[in-house]
Amino acid sequence: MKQRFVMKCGGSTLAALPESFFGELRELQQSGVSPVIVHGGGPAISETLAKLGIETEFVGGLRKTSEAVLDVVEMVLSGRINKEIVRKMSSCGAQALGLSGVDGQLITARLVANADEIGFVGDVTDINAAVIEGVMAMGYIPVIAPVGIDAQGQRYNINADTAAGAVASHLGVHQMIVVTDVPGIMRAVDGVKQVLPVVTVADIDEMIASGEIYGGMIPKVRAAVQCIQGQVQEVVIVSGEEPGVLTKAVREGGVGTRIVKGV
Ligand SMILES: Nc1ncnc2c1ncn2[C@@H]1O[C@H](COP(=O)(O)OP(=O)(O)O)[C@@H](O)[C@H]1O
Ligand SMILES: CC(=O)N[C@@H](CCC(=O)OP(=O)(O)O)C(=O)O
Repeated sequence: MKQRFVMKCGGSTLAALPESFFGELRELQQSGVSPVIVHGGGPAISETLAKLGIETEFVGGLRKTSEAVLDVVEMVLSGRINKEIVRKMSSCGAQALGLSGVDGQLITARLVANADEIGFVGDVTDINAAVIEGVMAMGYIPVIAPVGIDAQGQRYNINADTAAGAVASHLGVHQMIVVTDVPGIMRAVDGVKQVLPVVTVADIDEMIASGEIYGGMIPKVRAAVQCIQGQVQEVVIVSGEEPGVLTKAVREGGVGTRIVKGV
């Protein structure tokens, strides 16, 4: 079987991704490696909400999502950001096809347990892997916006790290690569911040408890822990601005932070 991996591209880094990043995707695709992309867009959503005068707030790393916020989330993620990524990939010669979790019921979801507090935020209940595999079989890289849907047609705002982890689990890929604005999970050693090359599930619990992992890194490591309970062997957190980072993560290793079950 062809080598496949899931890549989550964070909103924090999308605007800063160099052209070479999209060129790497083309090269990987041409060499027979099949990426599946799930993207975020948190900063762009916040910016549009601010322009429209709609208040936004995060509770435990998740955006409080009213009906009005949900409209903006869908517009920004499935519209602007999804098409921006597809366009950049196409102009670098990669074949990409954009979808949201609504298309083909690709991501089905239900309300999170604390919906009373945070509104239309979803937990993933299922992934329609057949749609993703069909898109790949046609020779396209699927580019997925993390908006979910349920049987009644209700939409949900899903954190992009959570959605990517669920896609990785359901496809049974070996590796998930999380592309963000920092070169990995960092920890201060003698007052100097260093990237940790390998982190285990036990380390993660400790680092969250001590406050060394906080904010937007929390949904990433939680999604990582969830998917490496199954077939996914490793989750690698890398910076999108580092030249050659994707090829290194897929082919050589030795880049960013690898999250593994145990050592
Ligand atoms: N231990 C840590 N190492 C590195 N970054 C961390 C750590 N803990 C928290 N962070 C924060 O996580 C951020 C990345 O998450 P986020 O801003 O949500 O990015 P994205 O949009 O890519 O999902 C970093 O910019 C950093 O501020
Ligand atoms: C529920 C929730 O918080 N959804 C996120 C979805 C986008 C996202 O996760 O984007 P990043 O990967 O750039 O953070 C949001 O509304 O911002």
